[in-house]
Amino acid sequence: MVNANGDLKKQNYDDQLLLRAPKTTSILHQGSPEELEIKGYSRSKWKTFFTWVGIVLTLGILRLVLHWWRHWLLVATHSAVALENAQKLLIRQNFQGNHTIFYVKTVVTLDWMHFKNDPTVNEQDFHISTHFSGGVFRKTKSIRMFKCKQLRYVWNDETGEFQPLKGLDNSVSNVYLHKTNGLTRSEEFARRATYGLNEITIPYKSAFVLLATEALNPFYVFQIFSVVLWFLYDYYYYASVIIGMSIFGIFMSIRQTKKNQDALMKTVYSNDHAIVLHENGETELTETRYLVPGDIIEIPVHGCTMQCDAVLLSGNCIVDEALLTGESVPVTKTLLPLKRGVQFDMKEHGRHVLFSGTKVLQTRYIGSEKVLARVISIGDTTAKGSLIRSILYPPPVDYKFEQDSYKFIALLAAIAGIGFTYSLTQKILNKIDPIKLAVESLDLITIVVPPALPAAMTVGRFYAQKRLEKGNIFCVSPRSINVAGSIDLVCFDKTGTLTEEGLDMWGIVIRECFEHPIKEISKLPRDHFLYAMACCHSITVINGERKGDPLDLKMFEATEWELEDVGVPDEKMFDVLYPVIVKPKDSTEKATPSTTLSSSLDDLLSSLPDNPSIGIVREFPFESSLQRMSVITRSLSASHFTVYSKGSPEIIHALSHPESLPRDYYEKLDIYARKGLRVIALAYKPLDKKLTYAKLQKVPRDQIECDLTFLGFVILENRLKPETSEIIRELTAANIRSVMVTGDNILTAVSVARDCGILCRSENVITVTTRQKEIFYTTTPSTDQLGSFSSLDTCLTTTESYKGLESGLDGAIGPKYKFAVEGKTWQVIRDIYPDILPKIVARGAVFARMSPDQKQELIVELQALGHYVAMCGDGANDCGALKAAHAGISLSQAESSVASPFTSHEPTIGCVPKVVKEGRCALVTSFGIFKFMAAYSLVCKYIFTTQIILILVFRFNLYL
Ligand SMILES: Nc1ncnc2c1ncn2[C@@H]1O[C@H](COP(=O)(O)OP(=O)(O)OP(=O)(O)O)[C@@H](O)[C@H]1O
Repeated sequence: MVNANGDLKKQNYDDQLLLRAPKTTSILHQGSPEELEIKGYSRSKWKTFFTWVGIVLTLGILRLVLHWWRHWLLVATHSAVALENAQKLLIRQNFQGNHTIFYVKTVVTLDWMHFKNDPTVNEQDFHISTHFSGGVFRKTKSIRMFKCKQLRYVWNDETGEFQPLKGLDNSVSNVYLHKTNGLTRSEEFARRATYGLNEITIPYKSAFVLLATEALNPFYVFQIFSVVLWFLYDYYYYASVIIGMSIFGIFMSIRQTKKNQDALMKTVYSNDHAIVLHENGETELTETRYLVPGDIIEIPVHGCTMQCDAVLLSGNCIVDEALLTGESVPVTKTLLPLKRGVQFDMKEHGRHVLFSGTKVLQTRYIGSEKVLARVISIGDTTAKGSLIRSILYPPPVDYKFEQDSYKFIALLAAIAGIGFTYSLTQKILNKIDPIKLAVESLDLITIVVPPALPAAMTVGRFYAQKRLEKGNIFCVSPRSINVAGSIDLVCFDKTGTLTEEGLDMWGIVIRECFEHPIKEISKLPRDHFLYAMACCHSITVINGERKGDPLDLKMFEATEWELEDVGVPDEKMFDVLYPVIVKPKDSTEKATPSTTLSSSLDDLLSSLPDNPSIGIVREFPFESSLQRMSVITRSLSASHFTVYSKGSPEIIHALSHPESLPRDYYEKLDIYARKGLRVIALAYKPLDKKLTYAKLQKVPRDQIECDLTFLGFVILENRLKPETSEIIRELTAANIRSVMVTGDNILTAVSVARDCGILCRSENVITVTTRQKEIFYTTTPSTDQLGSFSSLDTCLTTTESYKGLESGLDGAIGPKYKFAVEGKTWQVIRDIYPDILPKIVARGAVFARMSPDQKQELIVELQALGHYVAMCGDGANDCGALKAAHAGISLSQAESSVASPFTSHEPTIGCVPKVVKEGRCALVTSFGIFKFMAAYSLVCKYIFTTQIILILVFRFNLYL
């Protein structure tokens, strides 16, 4: 079995193990959409013999039928056996309900020998690790495994089951990962044999294989049979047209499959090198495809494209995750905190992981330290691998239509069968020549069942995809096009999707002068508020240009300070104290004293003269789910470090000292939020003088982000994109409901929803909130009732509160109302009042302060109500929702993004109606073709039925 470190554990057959009854069936991923039911089989000689006798007697027809129902081939030639002895596995997959056969492979793991010319060495043992020379390998152990949907499953002798082979995720502690030494050679080889090469595998079929698979499809085989019959009937023209159509159909289908295959191959193709650190301290430049979980790699100073998921052990990295998330704002990844007793979890520690497919733009290091990362997962188990798998094996959302069409064909076939039997008996009774008899009777079947149906049904999709590409919308999963035609609800992310990506600085409000907003920020005194604005961001300088979150950029620009990113990859700059230094534009002092000794840093800093430059020594990057970011800074002249935090006002309120918070904190916040402004709160905390630089690097985030002193608000304007309202109107006219799901403040969200038409003027909004697990409903009168939204006081006085569930839902609110819900209320409703969740979801228009997971939950709830849901978003926080939706549309400038089936290079929601239209076109074409084919068959059947009636009447008359 594979133990916590990914090694192969020695098998221990104890008494208990021997007593365990061998299983013939097991279920993996029970209850999940990935559920697999596994049955073991081994070849049976006599069954195989009789099956082949049957195949010969039926002139190969039995083999063809068994090719279509392959699990019957397995059952006909194999016997069920215990899983531990099985040569082949029959696997039923939850989604498709279909069966697939998998071969159990036995793989040898290899051990590194320190001597050459071992006579026991088997030649073929070399095949896995041939790129290493100079050593000899010895066969040590064998493992049984199979591959299903690109994942490896390994036999575990202890549990008597196959189990999925994962990387180091959830199986090792953070302390283990921090052990600096790399793997030994023999560990490496053993893991390579188990995990395989670090490659994302795509089941690539050559044009010939595709052609053979397509041609052996029951419909085409049936068509060949029909065409032969028609030729025998001298029915040349019709038969030739059908041949032409079928060749065209097959050609189009192969071309499309090949194109999709190639596009995916291009996305996954990688040929790179990495520097691996071995256990003995040696470094080696090796091809990335030979990396295994547990390897330690060095991240190059000039950046690279990650080919595996690896957790940072030292230094920081600025990465572009656009391929995975669609979001092109650089993200900072920090080193994994060394905390005892903590299990490594990819989701929880995601901000320390460099994911496969992402680009490392910059590395940041202290002194001469190298930026090291430990490989967690490789190949198909990486983040990129799992996205590719979700494209290759999507949940069959349009399955019902296909299923119904097959049912219809089965019905037609049944009717044809009855006709065939009748006509056959009649002709036998009339003593017709047997060949003519066979031809005429079989012809009936070919008339009734439309053979060109499957090819014809994919044509619409193909052209829709082409047209979408012309409109700058790229689709990696063409199946989603048909589903997009059924969309009746679209969820929109707010910031960057409905509103402009960029923001405008509106002003600031500082705690000392909370009543009056300040517009001239550059004139602020050199104090904590200004320092917080200048330091608390994740801006980096890439190719001389400042890059980062638009909010961070706007805030920093407003200070008119300068940023010196001394972490720019340049070997000369290795001896730096701080990765980033900010200073006022007029400052002349030299900001980058040079030393490599961080131990002497404290002495050096305290000896410096008064200097306004501030160094950012540690960063806790922004996380959507935490709604905040923080930095630890030190003014070059100060004797202690200072923390600056910024985030949503609600979060900063919770993390700040109550004495530092103004009494009218929320009143003021509401005033700005109701105007649709984006409000960010700032806070700071001086750290203890005793905290040294070295200690600071290890302090956990929650110990830093607490007991803060509130500083004030930064207020930004976030305007609607010019097209937004028009598109929402267009969707409403098409009976497609629009819903906003955002991470922003609820009042800001409601205001933007009113501006863009998601909430109409005549609609009341009921804000659902919770206090001590009780639900409150607060109505905000419609804009019509208010007169104008500027009269905020009127709004506040006319706002009523309804306590309790019944009064809230059935109170005198009137029929024209919509719900606005916050993330934390959403959580309480899900946990405590799940029965009212459908009501809230059915009438919800604004979902604010939603975490990325909650966005995804909302999509799933909407789908459970029977909606066909599209999600349109632009950021990393929308990824889960984009994947969960029937049609995820990501607004991304990234060349290719596998975050969602559709990627629009135009950054507006104008792509939504385009996708829906093309989806409808594809669907209408499919329906049209289906109706035509069905009508054609029914007309033929009509002739056929009329014939039968005439014959019956004729016979009946004779009888009379
Ligand atoms: N760079 C940042 N630094 C600190 N806080 C931020 C930053 N960006 C956003 N926030 C705060 O965190 C909250 C949640 O952000 P998130 O990115 O999840 O959603 P959003 O950008 O507000 O909206 P949307 O989900 O519509 O894109 C924001 O409303 C804001 O208060």
